[in-house]
Amino acid sequence: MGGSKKRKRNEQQQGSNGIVYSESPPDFALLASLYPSFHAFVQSSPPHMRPTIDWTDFNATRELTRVLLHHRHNLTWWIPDGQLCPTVPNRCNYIHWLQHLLSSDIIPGTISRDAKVRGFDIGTGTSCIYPLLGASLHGWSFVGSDVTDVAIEWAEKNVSSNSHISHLIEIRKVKDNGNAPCVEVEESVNSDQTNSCKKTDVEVAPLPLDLHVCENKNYHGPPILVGVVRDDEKFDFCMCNPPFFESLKEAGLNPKTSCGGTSHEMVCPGGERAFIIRIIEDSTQLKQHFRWFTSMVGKKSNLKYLVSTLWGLGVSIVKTTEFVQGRTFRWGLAWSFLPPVHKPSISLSKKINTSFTLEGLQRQHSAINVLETVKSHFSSHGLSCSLNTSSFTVDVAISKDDCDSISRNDLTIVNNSTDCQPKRETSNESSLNISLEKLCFRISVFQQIPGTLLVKGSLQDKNSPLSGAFSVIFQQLEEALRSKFCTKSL
Ligand SMILES: C[S@@+](CC[C@H](N)C(=O)[O-])C[C@H]1O[C@@H](n2cnc3c(N)ncnc32)[C@H](O)[C@@H]1O
Repeated sequence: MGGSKKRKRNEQQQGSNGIVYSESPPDFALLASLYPSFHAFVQSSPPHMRPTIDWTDFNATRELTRVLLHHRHNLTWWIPDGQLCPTVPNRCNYIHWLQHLLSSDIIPGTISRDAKVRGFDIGTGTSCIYPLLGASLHGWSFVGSDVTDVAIEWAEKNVSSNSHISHLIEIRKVKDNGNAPCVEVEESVNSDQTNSCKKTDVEVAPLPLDLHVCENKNYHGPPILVGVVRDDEKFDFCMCNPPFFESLKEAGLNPKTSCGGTSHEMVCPGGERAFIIRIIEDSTQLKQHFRWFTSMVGKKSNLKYLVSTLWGLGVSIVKTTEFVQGRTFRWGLAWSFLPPVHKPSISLSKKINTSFTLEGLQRQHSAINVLETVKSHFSSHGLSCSLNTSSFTVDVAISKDDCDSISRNDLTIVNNSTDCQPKRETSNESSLNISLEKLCFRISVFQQIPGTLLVKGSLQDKNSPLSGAFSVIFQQLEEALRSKFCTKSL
């Protein structure tokens, strides 16, 4: 990874308490010396190796979360056996990214009149981890929703155990409207309730019939935002760690860690894609209630699909990021319907030049072959392009309509911090006399060493209102060239 990209990620993952978990992983030896209850789970390690725990032992991972929350965040916390146990660094990364989004002022400022940040955590779980971290790190207030009794009960307990922030967090029970998910579920109810935090129940009307088709790929569970958010409520953001899996079988596939999790927490018909699509559908009805809609995404293929869906819905901006913690990769997806505030610093994150290499090419595949394929790739989509064999370039010009259809295409992919700003800016007429109605870029091919070609894309006008589509188009080209030239021979 490039230094600047790593720096940027670290900036995004740094909290106001200065903790960057990716650079400063938890010190198990120190924690063991401070917390005898944790000591029992720490495994001795050979000299020069860091002590560790048995990641497949639920009790060990829960105790690690408990002591980390206490030691680094001054939080008192617990969850019952078998519930999803959050890893603190991973959850902090999401909070830090939100902080970065909110402070960037890409879209107009804080919604609440008293300038305090207010968030909505969809599916807060028994752990209530995001509201606890957001309130303790940044003083944000939250509504945390969930559907299960056990989540509501323990989220409330975790809030009331932290009296210094309990006034900032409301736990809201979403009542199922009779459309229970078509998955096997375990019920886990605990009758011992402690209610010193704010609690509200929301009765919701049944959803429109067309959203309830009990088909495997459609979400047909309880309401998520529409019917749960009240008419007079406004939030700076919503966040969500959705049920990732489509089935119990899929959920049981990772034997290397034991973070627990019941079927209610982990499984949703259609998986995370269906769940987030419902959030997206809800967001179109709640445009004015949230500055940012966000969700965690567990599969990169879903991220591509979701971004392309958002493009088709007329959002004003989409942002993505990558959360990396240890060997776990997750993605953050954020969108808004509010018009972006134009700031020159925002456009710096747009890529003007981007490239990839094609390696291990057979002799017969020269730079000219690749260039011709570039030309035919664009021509086959009916796009206007010209090949120059002396400069080894292909110049491409794409109309706004073609950009729109490419953006809606299922093949969409985005880079970190891709900004998609369809908003027109009238004062940015380019000195190159490039039409605002066209996206113009150049593809160049260079031979690096025999068998390796560099393919570079250069956007001609970074201020073009269509420039957000460039990374999508370039990624599609990369996929096409790789599949033609880089297929391994058997
Ligand atoms: C993967 S867990 C996330 C828990 C916690 N936020 C975390 O990050 O560890 C998903 C949670 O969403 C809840 N959930 C499922 N459907 C929901 C809905 N329609 N509204 C609110 N919560 C829901 C589940 O009960 C579960 O607690």
